[in-house]
Amino acid sequence: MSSQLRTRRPSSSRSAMADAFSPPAPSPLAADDLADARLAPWPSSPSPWPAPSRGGGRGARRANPLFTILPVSALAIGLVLLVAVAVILLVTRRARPRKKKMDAAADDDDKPGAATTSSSCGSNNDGRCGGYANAGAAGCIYAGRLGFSTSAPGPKRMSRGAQVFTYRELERATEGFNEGNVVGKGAYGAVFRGRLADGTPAAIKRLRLDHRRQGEREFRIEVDLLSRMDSPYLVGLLGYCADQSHRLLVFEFMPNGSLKSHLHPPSATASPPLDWQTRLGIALDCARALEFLHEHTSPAVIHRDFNCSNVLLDHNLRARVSDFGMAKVGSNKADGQVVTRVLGTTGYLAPEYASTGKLTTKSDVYSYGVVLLELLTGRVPVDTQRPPGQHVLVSWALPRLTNREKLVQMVDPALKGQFALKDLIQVSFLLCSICYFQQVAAIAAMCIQTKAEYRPLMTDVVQSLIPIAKPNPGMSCSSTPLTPALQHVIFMSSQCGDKAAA
Ligand SMILES: Nc1ncnc2c1ncn2[C@@H]1O[C@H](COP(=O)(O)OP(=O)(O)OP(=O)(O)O)[C@@H](O)[C@H]1O
Repeated sequence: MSSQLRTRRPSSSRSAMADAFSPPAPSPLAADDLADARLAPWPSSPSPWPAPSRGGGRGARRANPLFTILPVSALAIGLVLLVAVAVILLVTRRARPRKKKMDAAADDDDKPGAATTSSSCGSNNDGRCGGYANAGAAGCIYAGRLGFSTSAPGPKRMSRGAQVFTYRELERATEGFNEGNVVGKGAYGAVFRGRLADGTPAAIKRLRLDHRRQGEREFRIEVDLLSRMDSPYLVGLLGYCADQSHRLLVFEFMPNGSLKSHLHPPSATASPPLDWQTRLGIALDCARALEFLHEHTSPAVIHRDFNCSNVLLDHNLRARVSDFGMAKVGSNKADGQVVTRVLGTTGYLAPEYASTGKLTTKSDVYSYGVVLLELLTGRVPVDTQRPPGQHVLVSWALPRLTNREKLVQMVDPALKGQFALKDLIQVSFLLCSICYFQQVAAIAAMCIQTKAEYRPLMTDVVQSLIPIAKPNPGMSCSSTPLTPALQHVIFMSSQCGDKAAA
């Protein structure tokens, strides 16, 4: 796909670039200046060197030996320096092709589906990997504003590049922003399904003009960040339009919509509930997205609005994180914090951020814990329709997460119906699933700790989820509902947690 995309620059910027790279024109010298230069005698300073004796006659004085030693030693030093420079050049030239090869290998590892367990990009071992995009290649109009390092750890991938679109082009792509093509609505405008001129499906987000000030800010941040970051766990920015007063963002189209629409569908007629294995895959993808932002970028990026409506699902129900309009570039130190306005979504805000505005990567870890709870329980973060004591998911869940019996009652009712007890393999599958519930619950409990310093790093979360999320080919899951059997096995598996803990 990357090869299909072009980076277009406005012609004015192209000419500005040309100006920047062309050598400065020599300032014209006046004819008088030239004449003066010719006529002016070279300043005659008293020379330290004796005047050469013509003919070397008898009358010539004997040459001082110092005058021979000095030039010879200067010549020798010069030669040594020259040899040293040549050696350095030779070594760096030899080293370069090796580095290129390594980069190429990393690119191969990046290809989705590549059968590799290379951990050249940190904890990523499923073939999806990322790095910073080349800001220049990305064609970002705001390049340089955030002071990003483009040499972040991890392999570099060729940027897909953010294309610049005209309003007309996007109008055509969405059939005139036809209401029938609206796939969702956010705080700052609607998102349309569209098809670009080259046939690429896209999600086109049109910012509403009545939200110009905040919208413009978010637009700039999103273009700035997404043009530079390239990770398979983030929704890719295909381009943008800043045509007169229009502000539009063009994203990769995610055909399965948001995680929110699956976990909390507006109506019962929506798609079938996500199964446990898919939920684990989504949890791992999201953990990797945040790990990428926090630990593979420099300085670290804090998403600041991680929630289940900003997790989008592709055709395989693999997750990618979107919506970077509120993101903050923070410190990459573990205790690095930014004091900022409190923005975000109710129910997902870390307590220290909500009360003091102190934002760290650990604020995202808290929000991640809330999403994990939603995957586990199927509940929304705040639900005033529930009985007293159950309104806020975190306060209701926290004491239950480490209690095996209560945990069983917490599991999303939509999940219980998915397990069947047909044969022994299924029993062991069930037992494993219950172990996994407990392990995921333990991770969630760590992430939603009130004290930020007790929350884990996203790298730790990724490492804990990898063995759980790995699908086991020997186990299968039937769609026959058998809730009493599940309850029975849950009871039988009371020792499972102890084994897992050991
Ligand atoms: N890249 C995409 N592919 C497919 N659908 C998308 C894409 N981006 C957004 N959507 C859909 O549009 C909806 C609105 O997205 P948007 O990012 O504007 O708002 P939000 O994240 O839901 O809310 P807010 O912006 O208020 O936080 C999403 O919930 C999703 O269903």
